[in-house]
Amino acid sequence: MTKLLLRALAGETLPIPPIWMMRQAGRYLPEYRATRAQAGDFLSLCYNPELAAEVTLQPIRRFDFDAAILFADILLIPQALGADLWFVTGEGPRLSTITGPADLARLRPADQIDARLSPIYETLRILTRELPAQTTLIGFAGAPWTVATYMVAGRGTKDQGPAHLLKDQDRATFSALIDLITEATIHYLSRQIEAGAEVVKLFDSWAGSLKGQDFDDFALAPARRIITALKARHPGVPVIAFPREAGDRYVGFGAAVGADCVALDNSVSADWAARHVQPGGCVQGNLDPRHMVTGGAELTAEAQRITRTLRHGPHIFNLGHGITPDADPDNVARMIDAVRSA
Ligand SMILES: Cc1c2[nH]c(c1CCC(=O)O)Cc1[nH]c(c(CCC(=O)O)c1C)Cc1[nH]c(c(CCC(=O)O)c1C)Cc1[nH]c(c(C)c1CCC(=O)O)C2
Repeated sequence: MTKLLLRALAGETLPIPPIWMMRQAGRYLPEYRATRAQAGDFLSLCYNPELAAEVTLQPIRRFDFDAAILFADILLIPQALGADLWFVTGEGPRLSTITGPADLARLRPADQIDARLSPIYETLRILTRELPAQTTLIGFAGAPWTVATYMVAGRGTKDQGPAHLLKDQDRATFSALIDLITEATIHYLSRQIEAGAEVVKLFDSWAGSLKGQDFDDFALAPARRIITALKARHPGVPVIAFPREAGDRYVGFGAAVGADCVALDNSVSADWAARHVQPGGCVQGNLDPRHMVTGGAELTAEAQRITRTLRHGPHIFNLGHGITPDADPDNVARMIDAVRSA
């Protein structure tokens, strides 16, 4: 009996879609907040295999999702490459910046990241033992463009301005940075698969700010390179690609990069995706995460509308982006009931 999530990823149309949620282990759960306090801070939690496995399991125990996603962060790769990384409470991540070739030269080679990342592989090994038999284990990394936007700016930005500037003014340095992250990501995801990840997901949260040729060069090409390398080393391990806010570039994206599933944000409509994206393969998404805060009849109606619209092809139910800290856990249970009874 193959796991439900793996069946959808293999292209099967199922009567009830498998369900999981981006950021399902997070601050909206009191048990997460307690474990995070025990760890001290967010990064200490990421690098503590026992506690990271514990928070990964919390939403599985509470909601019986079809998949568990490794608890870690996309910014651990920059740190493993030698960037400084810290989190400012209430503001988000801060990193040392990459402004030119000298900063790039100070980073470590892509194959030397394991010194820092080995606890992440240990978290996966613990999870392979502790997850219920029907739950699929998902590993992940940030896509090179999204990771580069944080490495260049040293923080999250609204318009990814600093990364665009480096890309446009010093293409050689910017491309070398993208290549380094691409190589590190291939290595990192390969190790995650060896440690027990059954599926991997590439988060390109800022893909939507790349237009035209830049989208081809910095969203599409690196994803294709990563997925091609992973498929050569680990045939049969499915990959989910998330080019968030790619708009009409969602069309054909899965085939172009070799992904088994494309994750939809909530700015595209399920109806449009059913007609233009799902014919190319499995889709995941796309409930607006604000429904996890507001709940009510609107949540039920939206979850059921998405489920019904995408039920004629392979579909994994998910949010269009991460659940937010102000979400009500009861709304998660309501969402699951709505999807399973749609
Ligand atoms: C851009 C990005 C990051 N991290 C991630 C992305 C891409 C997806 C997206 O667009 O959301 C991805 C991510 N971050 C986290 C995961 C774990 C798996 C999951 O539950 O989905 C994953 C897959 C945990 C996390 N990563 C972070 C938290 C909150 C940390 C805390 O406990 O304070 C969690 C649960 C911190 C983080 N990490 C990052 C930011 C901007 C922040 C701060 C935001 C905030 O403070 O709300 C970088």
